[in-house]
Amino acid sequence: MPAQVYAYAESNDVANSVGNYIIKHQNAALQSGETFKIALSGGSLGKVLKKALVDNKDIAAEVNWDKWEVYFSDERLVPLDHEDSNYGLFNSLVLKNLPAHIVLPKVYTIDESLVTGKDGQVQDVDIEKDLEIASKYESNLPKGAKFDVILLGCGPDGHTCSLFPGHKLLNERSKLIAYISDSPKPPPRRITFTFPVLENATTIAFVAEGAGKAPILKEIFEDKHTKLPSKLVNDLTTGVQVSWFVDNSAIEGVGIVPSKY
Ligand SMILES: O=C(O)[C@H](O)[C@@H](O)[C@H](O)[C@H](O)COP(=O)(O)O
Repeated sequence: MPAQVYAYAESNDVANSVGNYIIKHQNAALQSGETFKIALSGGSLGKVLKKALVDNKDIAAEVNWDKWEVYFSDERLVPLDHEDSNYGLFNSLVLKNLPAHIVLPKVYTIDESLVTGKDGQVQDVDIEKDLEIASKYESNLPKGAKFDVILLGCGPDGHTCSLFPGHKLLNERSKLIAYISDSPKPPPRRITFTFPVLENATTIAFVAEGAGKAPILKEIFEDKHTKLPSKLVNDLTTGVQVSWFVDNSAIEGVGIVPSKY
């Protein structure tokens, strides 16, 4: 199933469209099950989610936060309130801005005590503990590692989650959550979803904005042979529906025909 691209002139429209997409899949998930299982990424996605799910009051009114189970498609091994934490970003931009009466979602974070130690201080690097963080996160994944929605970013090098071009983790098949200690994008120590989790999702959506993304989107959408991680997601053959929400500048000069969501 080819990836669908939805493009807008304004950043607000990208965010609103992402919000409507999330609500549609939330409602579908809650029709057949009790919870909505969504995975988030870091980077600029935090701001998009704030605009969509907090600032847009029409969309905000439709979010069943108490039924959400939130995971992170990748996470940096830093304390949860650290500026590099993907949870920290979601917490400060979205969760902390929800009205007081809202019942908060169940959010699955890394086990912070393995990063900071019992005294709350950041520990020296300990590979055993890092691997334990990854395996604990894996043990908390939904049954069958099945997500209703996985929201992804696409880095300027074509990485997604913490799956980087040419990295051996692109071939990881035995672990659902992998540990990476040599991330080319700082910070170096992270955990990440692997391809088996992405393949199993019901839907995946990328959000990419700004002219800086155009060269890599050109390669992803025009070069049939590229092995960039984001292109490998587009090419999944497991029935997962892949969408891209972009602004016009991100696809300037890219040979694709976008739609409106
Ligand atoms: O933890 C991470 O590093 C992110 O999850 C990462 O995969 C991000 O999604 C892309 O780098 C795109 O980031 P931008 O949207 O900020 O360009």
